[in-house]
Amino acid sequence: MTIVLTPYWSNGVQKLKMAAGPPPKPAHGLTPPTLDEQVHAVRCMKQFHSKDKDIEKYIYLSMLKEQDPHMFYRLCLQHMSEFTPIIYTPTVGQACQEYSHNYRRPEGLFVSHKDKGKIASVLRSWPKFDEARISVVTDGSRILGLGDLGINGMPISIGKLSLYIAGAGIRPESTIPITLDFGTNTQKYLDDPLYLGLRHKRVATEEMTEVMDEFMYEMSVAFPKLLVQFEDFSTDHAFLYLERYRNQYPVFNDDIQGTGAVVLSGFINAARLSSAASGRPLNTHRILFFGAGSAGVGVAMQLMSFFTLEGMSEQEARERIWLVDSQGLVYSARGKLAEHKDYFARRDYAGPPITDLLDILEYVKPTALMGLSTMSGAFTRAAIETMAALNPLPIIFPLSNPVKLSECTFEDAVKYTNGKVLFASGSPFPEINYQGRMLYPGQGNNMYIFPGLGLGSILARCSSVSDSMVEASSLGLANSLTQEEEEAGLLYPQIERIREISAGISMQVIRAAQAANVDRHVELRSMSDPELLAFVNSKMWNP
Ligand SMILES: NC(=O)C1=CN([C@@H]2O[C@H](COP(=O)(O)OP(=O)(O)OC[C@H]3O[C@@H](n4cnc5c(N)ncnc54)[C@H](O)[C@@H]3O)[C@@H](O)[C@H]2O)C=CC1
Ligand SMILES: CC(=O)C(=O)O
Ligand SMILES: [Mg+2]
Repeated sequence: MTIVLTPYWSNGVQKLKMAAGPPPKPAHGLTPPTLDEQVHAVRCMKQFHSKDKDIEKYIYLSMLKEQDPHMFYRLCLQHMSEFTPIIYTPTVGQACQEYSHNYRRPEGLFVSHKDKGKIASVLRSWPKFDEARISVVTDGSRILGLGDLGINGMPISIGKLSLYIAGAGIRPESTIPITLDFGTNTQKYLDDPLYLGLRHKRVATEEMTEVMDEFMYEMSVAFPKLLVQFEDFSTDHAFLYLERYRNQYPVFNDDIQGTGAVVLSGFINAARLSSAASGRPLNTHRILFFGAGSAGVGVAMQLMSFFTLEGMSEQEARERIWLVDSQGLVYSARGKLAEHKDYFARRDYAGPPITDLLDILEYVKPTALMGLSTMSGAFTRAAIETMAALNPLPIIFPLSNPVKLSECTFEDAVKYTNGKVLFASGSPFPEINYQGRMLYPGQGNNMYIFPGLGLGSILARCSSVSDSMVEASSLGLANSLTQEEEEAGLLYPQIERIREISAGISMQVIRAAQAANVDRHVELRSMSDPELLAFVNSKMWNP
């Protein structure tokens, strides 16, 4: 039997109320006599820095979030670039892998296939269900690039929701992290006596889909104002469930759509710089995707709008894109392909398989190389040098997470292109002083998109999330760079400005929802842009 764990604060509604307003003052005598908020923030940072290992920092911050959410989110906003690698990628990956060992208390909702027929009652266990607005739902089957982690995927849902709260001011009590347990195919976990999930292989897709149908329906009944973000489902199920539910419920897939939007945004800024250096028009870019899973194909689909916005037809846009999977270049004469790859399969090549990346680079001559393969180091020195030989300012985006799976490091990209590279990675890399010039890596991670996309969708009370809303989030991000950031050669804005960026993205998303007629908060339609922006800002929760 699956037990639904009671969230740690369920019998302490006090804590939920605290999140909605200023924290109540403890009675006299219950705190030390000179406890001062400002000084306490310094104390918390000192405790944070005293931890040697990143996983210990993660555990410390989890504890701080539980005990003093206002302080946690305040520090999060003040130290965004220092905290995100801990509460998010890469450290959250380790937190997932070690979840069953480091587990201390329930922080989310667990639903398993064994709950079939009674999912409604499981959802009713959530203590504040009239408050629920956003849920990040994972089945743990492809956590970052780390594979099938089963129920250990819970920290990814928690981490994404912490970024919603910090980055877009979603109220903490409106968030529900959910992990669906369909088993795991990872033997190591099945053999681990401490593993917290169901101890069997994953159930078949047919059974999973029956449970998913019930789950999605009961979610919409229990939480009528809820937006669902699917996270880290294996590629087959990621596409299957996005298509199955996207016209029925407000739902989006972060790995397909959020990643697509963030990479389109960085690519727009990179392509301008690259074209300025080469003199080649924007509509001649050639993009090679190394990795053709949910993320690779999701980004490829979204990048088509770069070309259609340049006035090209869908067919012409598709021809600017090449996919590579574990069997090499994806082309239709290769044989039967998975449905999600088929659309981009090349029809203009019918020779023998081309499997070596260097051969593929020579054949395609890309201006941009995107890595979404989970293949650590796949962009070798020779591959990077080839990109530099083909382009005066190549675009190289190794986007796989966490850091250890990145297709190349920022340092290698800089070194092997003599500092002439437009770079963004999925996980953060440090900046580099190259021959006296500071070079800054971009972080092409959906964390720039989902907070604003989610807030806009919630405020518009959208009935579904349209492609145009996702595209609006991307264009909103691309246009958010300050002059100073542009002059520094950044492709993405500084993460410290996430609140301001999310507000701007939210506004664009609401406008797109209105144009697509999926908004149910129709009073927002009559607002001017400055009024709408002020409305969005007024809705953000502040620690
Ligand atoms: N930067 C970001 O915001 C995001 C990054 N990602 C990352 O993207 C990666 C991939 O995610 P999914 O597409 O869901 O995974 P996936 O496992 O479905 O896809 C991986 C793809 O890489 C290909 N591949 C594997 N080995 C290869 C090899 N040796 N040569 C060429 N291709 C190879 C596979 O054939 C497959 O097409 C993960 O590391 C994930 O963390 C995912 C979402 C967002
Ligand atoms: C960032 C993210 O969503 C992933 O790597 O799966
Ligand atoms: Mg993901």
